[in-house]
Amino acid sequence: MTAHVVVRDFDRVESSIVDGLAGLGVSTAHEADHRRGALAPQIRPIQSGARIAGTAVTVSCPPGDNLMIHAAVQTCRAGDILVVTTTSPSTDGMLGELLATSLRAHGVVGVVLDAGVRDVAELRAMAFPVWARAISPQGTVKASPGSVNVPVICGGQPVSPGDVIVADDDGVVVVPRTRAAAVLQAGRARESAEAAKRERLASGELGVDMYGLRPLLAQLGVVYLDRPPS
Ligand SMILES: O=C([O-])CC(=O)C(=O)O
Ligand SMILES: [Mg+2]
Repeated sequence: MTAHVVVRDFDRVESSIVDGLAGLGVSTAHEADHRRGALAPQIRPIQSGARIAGTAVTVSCPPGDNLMIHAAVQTCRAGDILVVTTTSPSTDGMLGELLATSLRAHGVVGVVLDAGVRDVAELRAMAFPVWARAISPQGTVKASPGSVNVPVICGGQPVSPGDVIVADDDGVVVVPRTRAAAVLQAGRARESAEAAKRERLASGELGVDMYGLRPLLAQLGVVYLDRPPS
């Protein structure tokens, strides 16, 4: 295997499924995939209120070097999300408003970095959503090779090109390409079940009754007292 590659193309999930996953949001997609795929919670949005899903274009860079992000742009298509990792931990500002401008021109709808981002005021003003481990003005060079569209680990999760990334205020989840349709179906079922529960909770019903938890509490030895013990 060649050490450094740029893979130009790969299989993508149908856009109606990607859009459906965006509609579910991160926490529901995560639950619907049996609580898998959540990236480390230290990878935070720089904005508030963005909820997107898209196809992962993966980038593996040496720390402090964003050469391969530039190399990745030509592989991006409408609806993609760039997923950037470094080969050892780094919080350097790998991407800012210039790269975001270029990515947007190639259809990219957002970026997830297991690294740093900068120019956050400009990125917010241009409504280009980014999730990153750090905000840092620290600049990077364009000097060393890496790879584009190979499997990477981002925020502790394996991400392959073509997987679906869902990102919102809760964080980021990766849904493997081959499970995307099943996760959407399970997520929609979960949403209907939650709608019914929400109505019952809003009317004052207790979770301990709705979920049938009283026997469990008793079995675990939890005792209700009318007053604090003296
Ligand atoms: O240029 C860079 O290396 C990163 C940056 O600030 C930008 O993309 O605007
Ligand atoms: Mg800049």
